[in-house]
Amino acid sequence: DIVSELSAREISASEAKSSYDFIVVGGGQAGLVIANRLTEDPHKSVLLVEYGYISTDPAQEDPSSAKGLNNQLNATVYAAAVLGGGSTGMMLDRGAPDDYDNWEKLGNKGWGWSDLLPYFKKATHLVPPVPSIANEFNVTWDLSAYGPKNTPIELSFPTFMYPGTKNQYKGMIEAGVTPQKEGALHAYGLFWYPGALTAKEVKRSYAVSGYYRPISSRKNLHLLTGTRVNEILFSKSKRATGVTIQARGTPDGENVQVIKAHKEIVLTAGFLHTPHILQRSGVGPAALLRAANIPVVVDLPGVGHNLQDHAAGLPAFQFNTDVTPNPDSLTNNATFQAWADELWAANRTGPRSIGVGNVGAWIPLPVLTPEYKSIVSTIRSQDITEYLPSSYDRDLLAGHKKQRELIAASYTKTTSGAIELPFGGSPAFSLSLEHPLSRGTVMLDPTNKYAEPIVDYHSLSNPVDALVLAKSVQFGRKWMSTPAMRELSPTEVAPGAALQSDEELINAVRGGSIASTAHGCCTAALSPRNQGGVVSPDLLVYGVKGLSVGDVSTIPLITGAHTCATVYAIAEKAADLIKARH
Ligand SMILES: Cc1cc2nc3c(=O)[nH]c(=O)nc-3n(C[C@H](O)[C@H](O)[C@H](O)COP(=O)(O)OP(=O)(O)OC[C@H]3O[C@@H](n4cnc5c(N)ncnc54)[C@H](O)[C@@H]3O)c2cc1C
Repeated sequence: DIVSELSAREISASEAKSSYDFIVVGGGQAGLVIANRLTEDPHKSVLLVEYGYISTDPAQEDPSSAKGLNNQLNATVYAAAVLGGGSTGMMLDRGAPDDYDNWEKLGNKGWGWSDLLPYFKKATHLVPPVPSIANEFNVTWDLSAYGPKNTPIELSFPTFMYPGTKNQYKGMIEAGVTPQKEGALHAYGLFWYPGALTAKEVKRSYAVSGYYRPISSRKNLHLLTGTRVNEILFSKSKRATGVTIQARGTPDGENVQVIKAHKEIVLTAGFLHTPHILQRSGVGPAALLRAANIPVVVDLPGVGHNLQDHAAGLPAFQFNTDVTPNPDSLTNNATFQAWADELWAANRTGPRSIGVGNVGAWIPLPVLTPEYKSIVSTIRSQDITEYLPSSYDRDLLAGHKKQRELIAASYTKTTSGAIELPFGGSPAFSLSLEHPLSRGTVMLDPTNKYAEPIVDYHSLSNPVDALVLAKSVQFGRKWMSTPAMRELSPTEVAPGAALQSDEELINAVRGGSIASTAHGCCTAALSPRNQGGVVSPDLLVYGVKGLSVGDVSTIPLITGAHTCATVYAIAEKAADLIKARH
């Protein structure tokens, strides 16, 4: 049933019309939101082109499921390629108001917290936790932060939590982190957050279930899957007139089909492929395009620059007097495992209803380390050209200077999390750098424009990023030595208690961190053009007409949050902007 519902408007390339009002490039998270909203008007036709396919694998819906890094060259690059894209992520937290206000301060009018809050509410509603969980764990939330029950994405809490979580929560307060009543309006300090799962069926609530399935029979929508958009075509006056497409897996550049758009082409191909398609189409850094023999339509240096992600350190502890049950009991305690399976099979409750966790600390720099003032003054006195990719031009440098000042200011506040430390009863935790200064690149391969783009995260290339992560390891130790945590008798496994000095810890985080937590973004950023921006506050690409971007690549400064919730808000706003101009 789901297959026929989701493919109701799926067509083959030969069935595609020669033109549509709108072409949405990429049927990932943002693409589905925008296709939904644009087809609300039955008189407007929309073609949605997605490289991946429709997936009805049940696992999709279940909760289970370089240099700065000491020359590690093989960073994993996460990219979704399926209808719904990366919206299968389950941790749906928002950034702090300060994060979005920084976007506006970069020169993006209409993109501050108060502008985006209505869009967060338009996308999501919350089902509070069951009373037994709420009371036992003292879970707090604020329904006023969310929309009404009929909004597309449902958020909920699991029906089981591990008791060790209580020690961790208490220990975090003892380590100096301030608890918030909720984290949807105040995403800093210590707070509970829901997952993108339906409360009753405990199935993923994501772009396919929330935005696509309900509208998949609309007559003004066509969906093409297994199809790659190669290029955007431009008229002499630089109006985007159409796209070239080809079936996935066919020889590059052969059997290409052209489809026209009357009103607008919207790029939602994600942080890797939105800039890649722009570059392939002649919109990007001129030097790169010339090296690839691509005629320059617009020299727009920002395309593919400004890459940001949350690099993360992964320290390891063990609890010598752990409370039972704990997350390991699911693998080493047959009785507990059988009980968990029984509950799950009976009514989808119990430990298997846990997604990716529901509580964590977003530790502001002044709480993380007493040395925060000297870190901030180091940031302000750095020669940024030393740490940025050599391809940064004057405009990109000007933009980065502004970004750096905003990050420095946020590092002095207790209303902005510098490090994310989520927990859920297990001694394993990660330390994500929420506001990196290092910047990477996503660039087309000049020897083959159809090959996957070349990604360089430049992770931790700015030494301040490595220092903040090193300080977070020290904070992790402080947390582990609080009275509440000592009850679990933790001992450090990695990086190892013998490493104490900043230098030793910096070296340890450079060797032991990952470059990406699948939050790649910012490669077609909202920012003034003379600051390296790619799109204006109305999301239109500079220098051309009829072409916009509505996905994660528009983020100018990564927020202190996983990216999904923010992408819903961006895409909802994008749809409103597009509707308003047509
Ligand atoms: C494995 C993974 C886990 C994640 N977990 C979480 C989480 O728990 N919480 C959270 O908040 N965030 C999470 N994220 C991040 C978050 O999901 C993404 O930031 C977000 O979904 C990006 O949305 P998007 O619409 O910009 O891009 P995507 O959702 O990636 O969509 C882009 C789509 O464009 C398609 N495409 C690309 N090129 C072309 C082309 N040339 N022609 C046609 N189609 C094309 C792709 O196939 C893809 O489907 C996760 C991401 C991944 C990959």
